[in-house]
Amino acid sequence: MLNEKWNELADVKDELSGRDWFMGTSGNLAIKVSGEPLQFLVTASGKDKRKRTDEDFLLVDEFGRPVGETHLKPSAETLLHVEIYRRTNAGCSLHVHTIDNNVISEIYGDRGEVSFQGQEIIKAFDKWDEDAVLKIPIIKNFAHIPTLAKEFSHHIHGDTGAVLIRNHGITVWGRNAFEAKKVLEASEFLFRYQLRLLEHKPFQLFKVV
Ligand SMILES: CSC[C@@H](O)[C@@H](O)C(=O)COP(=O)(O)O
Ligand SMILES: [Zn+2]
Repeated sequence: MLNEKWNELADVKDELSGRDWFMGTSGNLAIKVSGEPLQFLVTASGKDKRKRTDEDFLLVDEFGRPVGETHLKPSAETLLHVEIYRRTNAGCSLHVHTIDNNVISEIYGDRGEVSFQGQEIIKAFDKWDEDAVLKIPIIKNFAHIPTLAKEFSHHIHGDTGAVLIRNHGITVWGRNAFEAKKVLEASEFLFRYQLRLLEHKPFQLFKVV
């Protein structure tokens, strides 16, 4: 089981790395291994996530503490992943810093959210109605991680979701690695689309969905 989950997360890491979503050692990934007691694999802190090694992940418990002896340090943002697994049935959570998600978080940060409507790809978030609206919350980037995790936890509703952290990055989760990746890719698609649109139609910025 552990091996299987390790390889699944390593494959996701390779894919996201192929998109160049781990600039400057940024980003962290997690996959649930067991629910009772809660244990999940999380990326080791500060590594170059483009490399595939035997020390990429470590197992942590419901408090984000390493399970067993290890010299590896869990991701600095492990507590955000803890909040997701404690509150939902998510099986995988992903955090990446991209230029697009940072710029979107800054443009819409004062509104506390960015909304999308009339976009086919919001179906990736299980929004199927023609006039459905997807709202992605944007939270302040508290340097104190327990404070950031607490603020983040207020926006965890359901087994699939996405939250932007202002001028920092995005954290997404899903029932499994496939879903989490789908939500992440769809979010980045929407961010790129919105930035392109603003280049051509700057007045769109003032349109409130
Ligand atoms: C140099 S990236 C900034 C980091 O502090 C953090 O935001 C990040 O995403 C990676 O931290 P990590 O501890 O490697 O999981
Ligand atoms: Zn980060």
